[in-house]
Amino acid sequence: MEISVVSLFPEMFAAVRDYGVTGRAVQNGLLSIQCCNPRDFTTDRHQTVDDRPYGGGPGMVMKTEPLQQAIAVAKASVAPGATVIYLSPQGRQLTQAGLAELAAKPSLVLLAGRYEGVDERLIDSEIDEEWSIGDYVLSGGELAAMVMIDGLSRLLPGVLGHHLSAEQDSFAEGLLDCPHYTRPEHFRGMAVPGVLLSGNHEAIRRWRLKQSLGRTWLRRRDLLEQVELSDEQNKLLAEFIRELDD
Ligand SMILES: CN1CCN(c2ccccc2CNc2ccc(C(N)=O)cn2)CC1
Repeated sequence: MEISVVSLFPEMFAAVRDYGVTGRAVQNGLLSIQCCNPRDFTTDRHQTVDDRPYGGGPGMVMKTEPLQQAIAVAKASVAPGATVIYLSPQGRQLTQAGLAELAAKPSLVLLAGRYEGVDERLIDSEIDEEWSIGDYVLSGGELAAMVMIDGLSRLLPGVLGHHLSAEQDSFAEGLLDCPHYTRPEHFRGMAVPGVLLSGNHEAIRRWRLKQSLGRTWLRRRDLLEQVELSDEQNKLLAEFIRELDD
């Protein structure tokens, strides 16, 4: 997938381009991340990228001229037909399902806002989709853009090895993850659940599914209400709840 980011702080994107799963995806040519800085399209001596808001009030708005040129260059640097996305608190809430939709697109342009945001007329004329990573305010859209890049890149074919893709199961099914354990077998007086040492892979699968269901029931009842449970899942959840009283 090709991604082009419009941002005043392009260096920030080293965090996804140069590290971990996303960094490997870039190295393997499964993902490309380019940056376009509106400051490069300023013509004044001070390279002004912000402008005063009509109607007055605190803060500044991103200057429209450099921004629209940066967006045009960003669109031209990825495959035609890119979806232009604006990260903002006013956007559609990003979820795992939303990431799956985004991962299916051939190319994206991500606009990372700074100051108090962007002229509404630029949004109306340039932005295809507005997305929010959650109900909180950040000082800029860059971290939100990187959250989106990280989340969708894990869903690109070939990015996660087969052993990691299994880890997606519970999240893909809309459940919370099960507990994880590794050496030492005894740690601060606590042992590892016996089933995980049994080598019985079917029992281990069921235990992990039961834990995912139980944790989701305990911690995120709202998620559970969105999931259609199978007979096996309903049985395991009932067992988990019964065992709570033990
Ligand atoms: C002090 N102002 C800074 C700029 N901001 C703003 C306003 C409009 C667009 C982008 C931003 C960048 N901030 C973001 C971006 C995304 C999210 C999210 N939830 O996805 C949260 N915050 C408004 C507030």
